[in-house]
Amino acid sequence: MQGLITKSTGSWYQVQTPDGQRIDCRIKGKFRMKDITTTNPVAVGDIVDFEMEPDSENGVITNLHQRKNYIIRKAINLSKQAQIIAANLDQALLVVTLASPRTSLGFIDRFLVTAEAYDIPARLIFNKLDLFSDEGLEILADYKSIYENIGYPCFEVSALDGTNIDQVQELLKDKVTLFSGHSGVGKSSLINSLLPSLDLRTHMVSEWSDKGMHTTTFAEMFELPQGGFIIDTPGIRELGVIDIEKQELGHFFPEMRERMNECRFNNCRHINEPGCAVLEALENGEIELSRYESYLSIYHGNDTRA
Ligand SMILES: Nc1nc2c(ncn2[C@@H]2O[C@H](COP(=O)(O)OP(=O)(O)OP(=O)(O)O)[C@@H](O)[C@H]2O)c(=O)[nH]1
Ligand SMILES: [Zn+2]
Repeated sequence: MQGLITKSTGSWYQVQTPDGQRIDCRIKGKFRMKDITTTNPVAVGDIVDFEMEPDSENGVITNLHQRKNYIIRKAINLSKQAQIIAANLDQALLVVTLASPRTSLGFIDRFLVTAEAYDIPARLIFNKLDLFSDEGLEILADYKSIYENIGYPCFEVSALDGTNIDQVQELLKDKVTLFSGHSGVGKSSLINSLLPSLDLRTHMVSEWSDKGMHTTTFAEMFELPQGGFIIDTPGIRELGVIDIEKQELGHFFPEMRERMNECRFNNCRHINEPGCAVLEALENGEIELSRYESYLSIYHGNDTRA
């Protein structure tokens, strides 16, 4: 039988079948990936084959289907060990705000670079619309145009009064979506408004403390009433920047990617080279200065900017 992993504790996995049954499964054998060693062989979002154990309500995972993408977290101090957090994501949403606390453009750009590197389409949700002054609305319009012009859809919502929540519901329908965001942007409020029947925090804590293993939860997917799943994993709220070769960084900025073939040198770093198409576009105003600054900041390894 085939199913989708909807919950992972590291030793047990909840597998959901196409007809909605949920079966606790363990793993038999080893599933190896080519490039990295992982501490967990499968993760939420994985499609697996499983068999029922004899005389049991539990199953055994026997095969892992090819992933279209996955996100990992590196184990600290163990350079090659990594934990797979989630697989087969259709999209990654970053919840941001321009009011208490304002999300910086640098933070947004790091998230977008990471999503590009993971090959996950990214979208931006500007929350707390109800708090914006006229000046705030102007800044919002500027931000939206920066990101929409380079292909990232933007939404403006209020989790508090429900403005445009229907647009987000439409966006999530039948998709597996990762939610990220700085603490305080209203991510939990937004998710709770999308899952009206469930209080996320209460749900997670009570469900896991029953089994006495809430500290070992890796990740969980929540099914949406209209179809689709959301992943909200405590440790990956910001989808931190992964290791990217400097030479590759420009590929993860869509507006640079589409121009870099026109640079005079094919190993152009787009910093001070003559005949650089990226610098030319920057001077013409076709590339936003804030985006280019983020490129330089990541290029030079200034990881401090939040
Ligand atoms: N005015 C306004 N306040 C909001 C909105 N959404 C969330 N808030 C408030 O912002 C604060 C943070 O909301 P949370 O949903 O806890 O934010 P979070 O991003 O999940 O933050 P952590 O729980 O720290 O990760 C709370 O006081 C919410 O009531 C909104 O649309 N408008
Ligand atoms: Zn260049």
